[in-house]
Amino acid sequence: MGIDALSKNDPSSFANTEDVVVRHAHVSWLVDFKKQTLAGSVTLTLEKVNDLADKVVLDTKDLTIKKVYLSGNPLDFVKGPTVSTFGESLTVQLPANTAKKFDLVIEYETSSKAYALQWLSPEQTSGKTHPYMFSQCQSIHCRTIMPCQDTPFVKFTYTAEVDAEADMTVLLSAVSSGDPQVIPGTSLRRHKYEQKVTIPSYLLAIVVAKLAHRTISPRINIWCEEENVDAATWEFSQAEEQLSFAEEICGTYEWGRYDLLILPPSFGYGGMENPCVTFVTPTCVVGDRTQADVIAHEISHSWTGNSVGIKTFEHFWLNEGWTMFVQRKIEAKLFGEKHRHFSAILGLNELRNTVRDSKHPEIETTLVKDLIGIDPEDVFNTVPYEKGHTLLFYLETLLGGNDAFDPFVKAYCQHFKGQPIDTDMFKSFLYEFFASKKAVLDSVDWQAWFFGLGMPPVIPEYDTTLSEECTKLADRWLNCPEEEVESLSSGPSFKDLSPLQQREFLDQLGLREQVISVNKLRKLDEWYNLKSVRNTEVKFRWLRLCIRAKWEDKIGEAIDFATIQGRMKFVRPLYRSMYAWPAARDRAVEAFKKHRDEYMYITARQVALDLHLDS
Ligand SMILES: CC/C=C\C/C=C\C[C@@H](O)/C=C/C=C/C=C\[C@@H](O)CCCC(=O)O
Ligand SMILES: [Zn+2]
Repeated sequence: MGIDALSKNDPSSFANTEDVVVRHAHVSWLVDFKKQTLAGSVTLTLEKVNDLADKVVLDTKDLTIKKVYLSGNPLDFVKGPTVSTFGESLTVQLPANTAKKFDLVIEYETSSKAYALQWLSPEQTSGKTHPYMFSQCQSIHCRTIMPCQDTPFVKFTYTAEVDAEADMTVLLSAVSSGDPQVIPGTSLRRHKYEQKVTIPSYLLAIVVAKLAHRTISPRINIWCEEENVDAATWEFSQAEEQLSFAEEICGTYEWGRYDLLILPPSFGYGGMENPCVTFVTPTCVVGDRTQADVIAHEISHSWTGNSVGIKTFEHFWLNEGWTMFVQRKIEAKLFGEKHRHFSAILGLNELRNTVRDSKHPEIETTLVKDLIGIDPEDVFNTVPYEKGHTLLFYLETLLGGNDAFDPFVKAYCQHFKGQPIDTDMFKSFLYEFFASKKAVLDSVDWQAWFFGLGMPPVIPEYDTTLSEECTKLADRWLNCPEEEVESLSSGPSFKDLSPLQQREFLDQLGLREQVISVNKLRKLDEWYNLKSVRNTEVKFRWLRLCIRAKWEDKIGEAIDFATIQGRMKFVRPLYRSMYAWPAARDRAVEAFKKHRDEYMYITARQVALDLHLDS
């Protein structure tokens, strides 16, 4: 079967969403840590959007489908062949008299290899006593935990009943319907959840683990293993303030709760905006609160991404560019406009690194993508985030700054609330809102912004107050003759910079044409004890610089850092840099093979591709 068998509305899905759409899903799962499976059923409430619809085509991947029922009657079903990473379609023929709205009950079991799930043994947790399981459905992994229309084109409400061992906590991307109830005659408790706001499948999420929590506001709990919950609570104590600022920017928060769950180190992302419970990497818990921007980011998704959605992942920039934009608006409210600009400068550095290292710029560096036959995971990078943010910032500047643009941000969130949209819809609404400024909007090179390769066509003039010190220091280090390197030990120094400025300084050393010598890096390490730096963002940039400068002594440290945590943003560039350097390649490959099973499936697959191990 070729890719033409995929959905008419989304190249990443098989679902016939032009005929039927899911309005509600009810999941009923038994969590089995021994088998590493979820077993049970999903009841999909479907509505015909085409009266002639005679079948339902769903997305599945590695699922064992046992039975399909309509109104209590079993129906025949056919599973299609595996189509690359998209999985298998599940086609259910509908009887001729099927009502416009109907419930399909599907009994099934997940595979222990379900891409969306990571099952950790007790040894892989901080507590060492209980296993741990968490999900990551974005981008197209919900199909590995339930048959569904695995496309953001469709949004649905959901309810869940999850049975798990009585001493485990179960959280879902929904609101709890009350205390879990012991199931008589078993060692299990049943947990009930309800999500009343419509969501796309990629926002379905679950964690089952031994967790503790701290309450920081009436709507925010911080969830974590007991060992780390206080440190995490301190790190993210500004969450309520950030959420209130987000409401000032975007409108009322509609999801009820906003909990934070700090996961084990293998979690592959900084954060994931699962509704009602944001998932966060523990690599942000560094003791200086400088990575609370990740929380501002995930909070912002409550409007941009989770409420105003996307039709397909080809328009992913609308989720992420907008979310970076709102995130930085929150940062401005917390720390001032100069900080907002500085954060954007740091973002541009990452974009420059991505563009410089891109192997397939024609798909990896455009804002809007054509994902026919392409797994969204394979083109995930900073471009939707930072090129997207740059476009919005540029538009803000062009249209009259904060005062003119802030009302547009709120209107955008309100106008498209609950809807999946595409890039054209965004642009049309922009023209509608700023009808009096049509000539200004016509001066924008939309083609270059949406479909051009590489860096954005225009880079806004950001305020450089906070980066100037870093630029001067980077110049000093790069321009100092090797024989005078000791002179760098006096005068302005690395330790005088804030953690964010340290990032900028290290970025600048890595982005200039001139490669810094190992001799100078050795001095930096010796004088500022960079070996023991706790801030993971600083540590990552430091190690990336050392590997790029080919400092052999640092290979071990880079490998350690890439294996004790699994955040892809840190892990992938380090592995890629080591792979590109023959002296480090074999050790990197060997380390990855040894630790492969400790990463999430998604991470392991991407790193294996980076290391040319899998095709
Ligand atoms: C253009 C690509 C289209 C779609 C890709 C969509 C999802 C990719 C999938 O891998 C999931 C990504 C989840 C990201 C979650 C949070 C990010 O903000 C993390 C950013 C990196 C970090 O801070 O670690
Ligand atoms: Zn995001």
